[in-house]
Amino acid sequence: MSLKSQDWQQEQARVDDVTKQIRAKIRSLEETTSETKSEMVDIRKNFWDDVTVNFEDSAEMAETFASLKQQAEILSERERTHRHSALQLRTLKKLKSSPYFGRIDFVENEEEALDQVYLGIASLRDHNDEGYLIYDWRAPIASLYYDYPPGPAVVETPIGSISGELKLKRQFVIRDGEIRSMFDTGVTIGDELLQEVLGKQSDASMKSIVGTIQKEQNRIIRDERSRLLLVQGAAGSGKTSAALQRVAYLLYRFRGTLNADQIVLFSPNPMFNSYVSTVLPELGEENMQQTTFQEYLMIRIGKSFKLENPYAQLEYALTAMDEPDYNVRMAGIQYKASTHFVALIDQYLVHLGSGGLVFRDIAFRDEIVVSAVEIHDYFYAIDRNIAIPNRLRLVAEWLLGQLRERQKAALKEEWVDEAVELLDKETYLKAYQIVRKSNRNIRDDSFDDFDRERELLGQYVVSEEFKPIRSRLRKLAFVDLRAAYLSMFRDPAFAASLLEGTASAELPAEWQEICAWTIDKLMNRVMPYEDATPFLYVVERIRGFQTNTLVRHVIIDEAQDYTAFQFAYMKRLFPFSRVTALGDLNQSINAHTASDGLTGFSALAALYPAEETETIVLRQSYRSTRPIVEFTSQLIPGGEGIQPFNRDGVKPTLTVAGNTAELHSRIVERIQKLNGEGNRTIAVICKTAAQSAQVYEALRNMLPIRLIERETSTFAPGIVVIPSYLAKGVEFDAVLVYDASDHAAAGYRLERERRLFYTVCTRAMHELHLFVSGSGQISPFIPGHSLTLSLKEV
Ligand SMILES: Nc1ncnc2c1ncn2[C@@H]1O[C@H](COP(=O)(O)OP(=O)(O)OP(=O)(O)O)[C@@H](O)[C@H]1O
Repeated sequence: MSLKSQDWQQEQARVDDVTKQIRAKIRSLEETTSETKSEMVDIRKNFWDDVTVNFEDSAEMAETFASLKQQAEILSERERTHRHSALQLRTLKKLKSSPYFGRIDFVENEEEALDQVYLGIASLRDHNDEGYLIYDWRAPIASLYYDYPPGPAVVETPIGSISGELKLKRQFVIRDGEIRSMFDTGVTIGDELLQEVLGKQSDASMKSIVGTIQKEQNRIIRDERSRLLLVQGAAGSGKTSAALQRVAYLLYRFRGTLNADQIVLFSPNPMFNSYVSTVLPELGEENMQQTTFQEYLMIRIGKSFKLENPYAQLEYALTAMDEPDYNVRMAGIQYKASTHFVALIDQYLVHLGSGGLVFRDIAFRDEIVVSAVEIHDYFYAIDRNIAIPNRLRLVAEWLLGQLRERQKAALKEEWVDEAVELLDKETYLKAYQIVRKSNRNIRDDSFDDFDRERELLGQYVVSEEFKPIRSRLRKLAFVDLRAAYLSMFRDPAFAASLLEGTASAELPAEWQEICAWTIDKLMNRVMPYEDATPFLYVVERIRGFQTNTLVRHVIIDEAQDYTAFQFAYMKRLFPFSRVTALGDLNQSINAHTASDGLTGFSALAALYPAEETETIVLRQSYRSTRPIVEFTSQLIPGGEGIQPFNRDGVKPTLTVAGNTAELHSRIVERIQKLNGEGNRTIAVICKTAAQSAQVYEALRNMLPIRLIERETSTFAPGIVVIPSYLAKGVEFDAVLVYDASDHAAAGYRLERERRLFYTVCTRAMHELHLFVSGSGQISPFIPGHSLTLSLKEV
């Protein structure tokens, strides 16, 4: 028997033994869970039998309460145990099929004994509870597997570093308890295994990569020191994957102190959320909070304004070139995204400290109780060293006092009599209870005495009338926040005067028009996307920042699409949080990055001290085949630095069709072929939503096709038509670029569309097909010489 097959047999014997032990654990756990479950059902069923309920007097009531509490505690304890066991069971069942994916043999320096460590998605102790049959991939020792080739190696543990020698590094593919493949690997983690994983058709949800994490990715996953971890990585280099394994790692490393709901992932859209939501449960962890920045903005200002969606803004940037305001708006978008605008607002806020805040009258039944002018004078009479939000709180106290006086006077007014008479029975009873609760010296017979009843009900009626005003005062609604924001734009010379003597950059040339445009929108209660964050910033600076102090880790994926302004805002929003930002400047699609793609990302780095920041660059691209990466890397400057993973495949093709009808039939033919070859996710990527809708209409009778819109919240296998910007972050087995011409509206011509084109083409895992129809010229981004890459297939 060859050494290899002997090894294989020994390993299979070990797998058999481990799976046997896992099965035994599953059996015993199933027994206990079913016991706990029937106990829970029993408790729920007999809940009221085991509780002594008696409300006769206060002592009995207290006893009833105690008895209820005890019963509820028993139930929730059982529920906790049950939840825990169910989680354990889920993990064990996963381990049963594939208990581990790697093995390392390590000898510590100065020691004889060899540690044989098997790595899987979770730890497993042997039946005597003496040693580990499987180590969790996140355990310190597991780092050796990801970081070193066989030879000298150092492992960092919480108690210090341990040096030694890695004698063996072995990889397995185990399915249903059978070793399917096994290799001993050298420098990088198994090219063979990666080949296999990456060669597969995608199944529309992201997979965990724990078995094949690469060294650079491991640095991202295990970073514990940085306040800001910045990851700049090529398309398909595993940024999102690394981010998600990082969450799993942090939950393991800080278990007991860090919960899944203390981690927030900001992703580009709801569909992306659905795409990545399977990874953590696959690893036996709960999902972190997932949201989008738009969702946050919606919660904060969606009720007061018609808030524009970022994709609508982008659609405008891509299609509205002929509109008269186009250039003004684009200049506004760029300026409002920048830290220059943050600086302008900061200057403006200093100014507001000594004058300029606009207040609203406090009125009661159309009569002014305290006028805006009085509030203004009161506010500006307060010591100016006190911050604006604190001064506003003092004003609110004062106003509440004024309101109390007015409320007292109102008791004797005629309208109160009328209101009391008009009370319906239900309200009357409610009033009675409330008055009784808040007025201890009321006797039961108080309501028998007419005058007394009138007085008490009057108190109720008046208090109810004043309630909304009180609540508005507490929310500081006496400050006109929209006016506060717009005042900056009212007089175009005003902003320039604020910047005088500061080092801030000048205002954009179109400032006057930007001012008029902004006022027009906000006065009509429309909140353009570019104004939403600056507006909220002004609001928060005036009313005091509503920070989220619970969140410990903020992860920002597709970070290149955030503005410098948004990053500055988020830093304030999550003051106690570490930030992991992952992005690719070459995929910046937002309008604000039109002139310099660097704004947001580099501004983020400037927000944190250099010594607390770690930057990791990922150059290797895993998603696409070598021919696709060779093509896409020519689309962008500096693309030669992107290293394709050595996976073969067919070269991208370019099809030029004579007219639209021919184009569609060529696309249908191609999709049918791709489908027949087993590709499970196929996307026809259009530039805009409008174009996607047209193409969908044209193709829907010929193919089982789905249209992805910005509200689409699930990512499913099949054939889809999707606008370019929604395809960000996700991937497809095959991509068909609907219009790769230089057509201004539908194709890719302008320099600022280069990155969008790159983003679109890099979504392809196995096949990429470009189409041009009619008289259209090929997009100038497709390098002439790349046609020699047999791109042309006419
Ligand atoms: N170490 C790895 N092992 C196996 N697969 C990997 C690894 N790293 C990345 N991949 C695969 O490569 C593909 C791209 O990964 P991912 O989406 O995380 O990249 P990305 O950098 O976020 O891409 P983009 O910026 O283009 O959206 C995914 O299919 C992922 O599973």
